[in-house]
Amino acid sequence: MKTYDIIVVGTGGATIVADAAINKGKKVAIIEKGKFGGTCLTRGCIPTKVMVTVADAVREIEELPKIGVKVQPATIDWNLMSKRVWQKIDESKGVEAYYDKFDNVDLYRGAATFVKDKVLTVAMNTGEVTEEITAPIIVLGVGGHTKVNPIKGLDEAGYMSSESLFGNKYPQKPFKSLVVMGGGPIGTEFAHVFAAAGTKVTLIQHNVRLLPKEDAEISEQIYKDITRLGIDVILNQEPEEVRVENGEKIVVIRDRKTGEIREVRGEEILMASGIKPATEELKLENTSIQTKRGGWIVTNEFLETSVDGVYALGDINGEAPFRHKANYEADILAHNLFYATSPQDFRWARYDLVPAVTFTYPQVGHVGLTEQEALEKGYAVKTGKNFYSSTAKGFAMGFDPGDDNDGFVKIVVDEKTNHILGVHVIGPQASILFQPFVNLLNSGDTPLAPINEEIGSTLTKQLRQEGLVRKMDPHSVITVGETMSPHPTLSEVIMWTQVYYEHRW
Ligand SMILES: Cc1cc2nc3c(=O)[nH]c(=O)nc-3n(C[C@H](O)[C@H](O)[C@H](O)COP(=O)(O)OP(=O)(O)OC[C@H]3O[C@@H](n4cnc5c(N)ncnc54)[C@H](O)[C@@H]3O)c2cc1C
Ligand SMILES: NC(=O)c1ccc[n+]([C@@H]2O[C@H](COP(=O)([O-])OP(=O)(O)OC[C@H]3O[C@@H](n4cnc5c(N)ncnc54)[C@H](O)[C@@H]3O)[C@@H](O)[C@H]2O)c1
Repeated sequence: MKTYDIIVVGTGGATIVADAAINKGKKVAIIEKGKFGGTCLTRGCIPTKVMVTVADAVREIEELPKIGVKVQPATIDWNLMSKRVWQKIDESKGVEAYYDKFDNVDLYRGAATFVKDKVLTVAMNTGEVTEEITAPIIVLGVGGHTKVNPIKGLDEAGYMSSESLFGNKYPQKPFKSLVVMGGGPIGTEFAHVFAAAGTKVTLIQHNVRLLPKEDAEISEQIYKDITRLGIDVILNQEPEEVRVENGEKIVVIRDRKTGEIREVRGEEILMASGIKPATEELKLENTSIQTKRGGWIVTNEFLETSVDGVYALGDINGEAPFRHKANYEADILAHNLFYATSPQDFRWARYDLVPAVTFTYPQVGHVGLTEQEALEKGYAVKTGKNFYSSTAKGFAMGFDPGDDNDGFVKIVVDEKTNHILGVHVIGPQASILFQPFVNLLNSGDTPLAPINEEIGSTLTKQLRQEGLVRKMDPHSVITVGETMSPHPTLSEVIMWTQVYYEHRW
């Protein structure tokens, strides 16, 4: 059996831990079955935002006559945009080449499988299976992929997911018509992109709301905004059947309240119906790694799993599935494993202040609790709402009071203490507008708060007993560096202390 100091499975956020280990001269195994760089680079955040930025520009130009700019209709140069999409996806090759050059790194291009708790083999993409490998530290950052529940006729009709859209089904030109199944971030972002490209988009949502993880008032507004773009949104639907007729895909849907049956049609179907854990090949059943509902791996505040020395970060632990959250966790783990001066200097994860942005049109972003969540937690809730139109800049941008598309910020406060519980924004640049609140809420003395307390090494139990407090000094560049900015946003440019932070060791 071959032994490493550390094995890292998956090359998304987990590469931050690999980088730290490489830097410390450790013997590292990196295992990746797909494209190096993970979902965000190769089929997620980055290629979608190259497209969304183009779609945003088209829509922004359409708003300009209202404030006195004469414009010609803007259209998307699909070929140029696609070239830029693939330029980013192809950076994956550079990531692979980068890790290939280290003497202390073995790259395994294949799928990792557990034989038992700390022992893996790799089914190499070339066909052979490796000898067993082990390490005292194993980091699982295997992510997730599109969850498609069975629908009669769907497989026969064929469909796209974000994986195949950024793979062998990448469209050479915009579709004439598209049925998007799912009204979460993926569905609403792609609906915006294709609608701006001239595609007739029908969005079918299972839930009664679009973006149901957002505050209810944000969902209500985004429904108005998205339908204003000419996207046909049908809420609260159960897909019953898919069939092909004269080359068109027909989706039969049933209203979950009234039972009404309707048919919608499109040249193609995009399944954007959520994600599931990418644990198929790992064979967790050969280990005592605990999973929770949906198959996600249970982790604690130190990213430990129920097996000592095995850590899990990013989408796979079922906490907020964002790349900045994966990076945040990986950074914590890299610090604790390789750079902390003592266990008292350890960092731990918290998930109550993860910023979230959906890059549809307009942008939607939040940090903290929705009004409903705050009420359910028993707070005496007070809310405040301010519209873009009520500010001078908002007026200058063309928002008038009462406009159907007027953006707003909604703040959720604990009336007893005046503490901010949540901030929600919908409108232009929402992705960066709430960043001050993310930083504010992350500063101050932060006591260790156990997560999934049943999981914990001896050291973790000891640290929990000691009651660690991390001092998040609001003046410190370290605090800025330890606070998340949503990815990919211009906040990442302005939070420049991150550069200092990354080189702090
Ligand atoms: C279309 C789309 C748009 C998105 N947009 C955004 C956005 O704008 N902002 C944002 O923050 N998030 C966005 N996300 C979510 C974001 O991509 C994920 O949260 C993030 O990539 C998760 O990172 P990760 O490190 O957990 O895993 P991943 O980046 O998914 O990496 C996991 C890697 O593990 C590999 N792997 C899996 N199993 C094995 C195995 N057994 N052996 C070896 N390798 C294995 C996979 O091939 C993959 O490369 C988007 C996602 C999608 C699909
Ligand atoms: N900007 C971002 O940060 C960003 C962008 C894209 C994705 N992501 C992350 O990736 C993950 C996956 O995104 P997502 O939008 O697929 O997931 P999601 O779970 O947030 O939304 C999926 C939606 O599809 C609906 N749905 C489920 N099955 C359906 C069906 N058969 N027909 C119609 N509707 C159906 C659900 O009601 C749900 O609202 C998310 O958790 C998200 O956080 C983030």
